[in-house]
Amino acid sequence: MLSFENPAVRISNLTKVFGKHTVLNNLNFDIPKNKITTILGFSGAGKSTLLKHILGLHQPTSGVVEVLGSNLKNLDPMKLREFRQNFGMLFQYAALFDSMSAVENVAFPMREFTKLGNEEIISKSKDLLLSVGIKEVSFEGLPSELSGGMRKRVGLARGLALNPHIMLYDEPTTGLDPITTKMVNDLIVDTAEKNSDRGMTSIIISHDVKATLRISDFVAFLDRGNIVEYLPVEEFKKSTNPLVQEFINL
Ligand SMILES: Nc1ncnc2c1ncn2[C@@H]1O[C@H](COP(=O)(O)OP(=O)(O)OP(=O)(O)O)[C@@H](O)[C@H]1O
Repeated sequence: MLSFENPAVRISNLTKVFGKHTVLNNLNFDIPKNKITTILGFSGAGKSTLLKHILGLHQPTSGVVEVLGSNLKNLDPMKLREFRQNFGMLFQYAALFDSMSAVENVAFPMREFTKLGNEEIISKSKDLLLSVGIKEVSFEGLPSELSGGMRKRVGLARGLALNPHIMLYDEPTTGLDPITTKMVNDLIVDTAEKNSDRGMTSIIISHDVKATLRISDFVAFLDRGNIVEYLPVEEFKKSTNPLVQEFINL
């Protein structure tokens, strides 16, 4: 199994049991800084449960989750809420606030979590929108007036608003048409490159094998709570693990 010095995330002997169901089974898993790592797996493999542990939204049944060197178990709820500002997130449905314009959606985390003045917040929000390819003409548009691809761009700009150390993408392209899917995947790579000088880490949860193999640096395959393969992408492509082979060739 791959291990890294000073990783963004270190998971040690993580087990999660719901009732009688072991959803994560003694996982050991390092996610390196400043790289794109994708966790692939069939539906129900435990990907979302793993992501929730990384965010400190679930407590392990046993084992340790360390993020940026902090053991999440040692953070009280207040500290954990603060700590989550290290994360930016882009979900499947972008989860924008319907009644807020694009620019206000991006401004929201800065209003909530920083002491910046309004002018600076608006100016930063506009810069972020431009950086993800939203043109000025759409700044005041409501989410309902934007295309699916544009909503993703706005969601990403909002995810980046607090300069996260870790950007999490939870099935970012599920349900999108092929052209928008490609656009979002290109945007993930572009965002990783633009934020590379400050060491931003990208973690993606995905079903999309083709995109994963194109955009990731490292790929982990999660099967029924076990990481059965974890390799740099070029080696992952050549994996002889039968489950990985099955998934790649679906
Ligand atoms: N809060 C919970 N209580 C009980 N069981 C849960 C809970 N959360 C998840 N599970 C179970 O854990 C298993 C893994 O679920 P999880 O959502 O992590 O899988 P996944 O790999 O993200 O799947 P998908 O790709 O379909 O989202 C499933 O069998 C699910 O029913």
